[in-house]
Amino acid sequence: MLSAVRIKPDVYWVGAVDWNARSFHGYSTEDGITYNAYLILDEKVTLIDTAKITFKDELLARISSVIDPSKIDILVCNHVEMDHSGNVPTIKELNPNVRILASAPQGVKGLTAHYHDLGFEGVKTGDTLEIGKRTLTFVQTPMVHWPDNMVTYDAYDKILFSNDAFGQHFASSTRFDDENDLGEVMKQARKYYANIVQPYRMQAANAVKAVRKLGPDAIDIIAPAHGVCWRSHVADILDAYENVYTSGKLEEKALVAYDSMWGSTDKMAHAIADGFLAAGVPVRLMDVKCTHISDVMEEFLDCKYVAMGSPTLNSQMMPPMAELMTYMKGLSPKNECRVGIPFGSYGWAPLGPKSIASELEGVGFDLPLGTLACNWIPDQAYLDDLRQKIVDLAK
Ligand SMILES: Cc1cc2nc3c(=O)[nH]c(=O)nc-3n(C[C@H](O)[C@H](O)[C@H](O)COP(=O)(O)O)c2cc1C
Repeated sequence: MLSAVRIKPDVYWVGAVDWNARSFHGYSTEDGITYNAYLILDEKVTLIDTAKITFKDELLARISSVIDPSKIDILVCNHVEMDHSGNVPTIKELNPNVRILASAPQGVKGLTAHYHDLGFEGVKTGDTLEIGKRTLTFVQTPMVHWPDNMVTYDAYDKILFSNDAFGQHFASSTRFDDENDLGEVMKQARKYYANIVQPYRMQAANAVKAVRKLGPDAIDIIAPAHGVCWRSHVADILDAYENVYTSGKLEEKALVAYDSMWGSTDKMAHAIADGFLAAGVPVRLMDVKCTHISDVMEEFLDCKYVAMGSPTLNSQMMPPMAELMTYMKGLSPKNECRVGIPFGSYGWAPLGPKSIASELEGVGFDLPLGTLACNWIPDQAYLDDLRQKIVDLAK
C-alpha cells in the first residue's frame, strides 16, 4: 500500500517514486527519480508542491493515507516546472476553495500559462503565512532553476522545503540521507547541481547565503523536491554547495572526453591521460560513445584541465562531441582559470579539432597548447611528444 512517510510530527512526505526513469529531459538518471511533495497537518492543511501528472494516483494515495485530499486548504507551489506542479489542477478540482500560492510575479505567471487562471496568489521574499501554530516564510530563489523558483521555510519544524536546490535524482525506498549510502547520495547531488543548477551558480550561492542567514540551528531538515531529505548531513550538503559547487574553485584534475572512428584520436586521448598521470594529476578518460554527456558534465564541474577530442568527419567534429559542446555551452561553465586542450586526428583538413578549439575558446577557456591536431595515425614519437607536452603543462 502506498503510504505517507512521517518526517516530523504532523509533517509527511507524500510524493512519488519513479523507479524506472532513466532520462530526465536528456539527463541520464541511472538511479531513478522522486517527485517530492510534503503535507503539513495544521489548522490549515497545507501541501508543498505536487508531482508529475502521471503520478497523480500515487500522490493522492499517499495523501489519503493521512487525510482526505479534498481537505487541503493551501497549496504552496515552489516551482512551476511540471514535475512539481503537474497535479495543481488535481488539487484544485478536489477543493475548489484551495488557496494556491506561488512566487510573484513569475510563479503566478508561469502557472497561469500552464493551467489557466486558477486564482493563484503571489508571494515575495519575506512574506509569511500563518497556517495554525506554524508560520511559513517564503524566499524567492530566482533561476534556481527557473525565474519563478522559491523555497518555503517552516520555523516551527525547522524544515526548509528547498525545491530544486539541494536535490538529487535518486529513487530509494527510504526518505532520508542517513538511510542511504552517503557517497551515492552526494554523487547524485553533485550530478544534479552540475546538470541542472550550474548555469545559475551565483543565484545558487545566494540561496545558500539565505539559508546560512537563518542561523546555525535553524534547520533540522532540508526537504528538496527530488531525492532524499537531508537530516544527518545538512552541514555536508551546504558545505558542498558553498565550497565546491558554487565556489568556482577548480581542482588539479583532468578530464579527457573524446570520440574516435578508427582509433587515432583514442590513442591521442590515452597519451594525454598518461601525461597527466605522469605529472601527478588525477584524470578521467571518457569516450562519449559510452559515457552520457550528463556524466561528463558531472566530472567537468571542478576540473582545471579539460581535454576534448574529435577526429574530422565531413569537415566537422563528430556529432556526439557536438552534442557535448552544445550541452556544455548551455551550462555556461565560464571560468577563466580553466585550461582547454582541443585535440584530434584528421585526413586532409583538421576541422574537427579546430571546431572543438573554437567552442572551448567561446566559453572562455585558456588554450595554452593551441589545437593538437594529428594527420592520420599518430606514431609512437608523436604520442611521446604529446605526452611530454601535457607533463610540461601540468607541471
Ligand atoms: C566518413 C569520413 C569522413 C571524413 N571526413 C574528413 C574530412 O572532412 N576532413 C578530413 O580531414 N578528414 C576526414 N576524414 C578522415 C579522418 O578524419 C581520419 O581518418 C582520422 O584519422 C580519423 O581519426 P580517428 O581514428 O580518431 O577516427 C574522414 C573519415 C571518414 C571515415
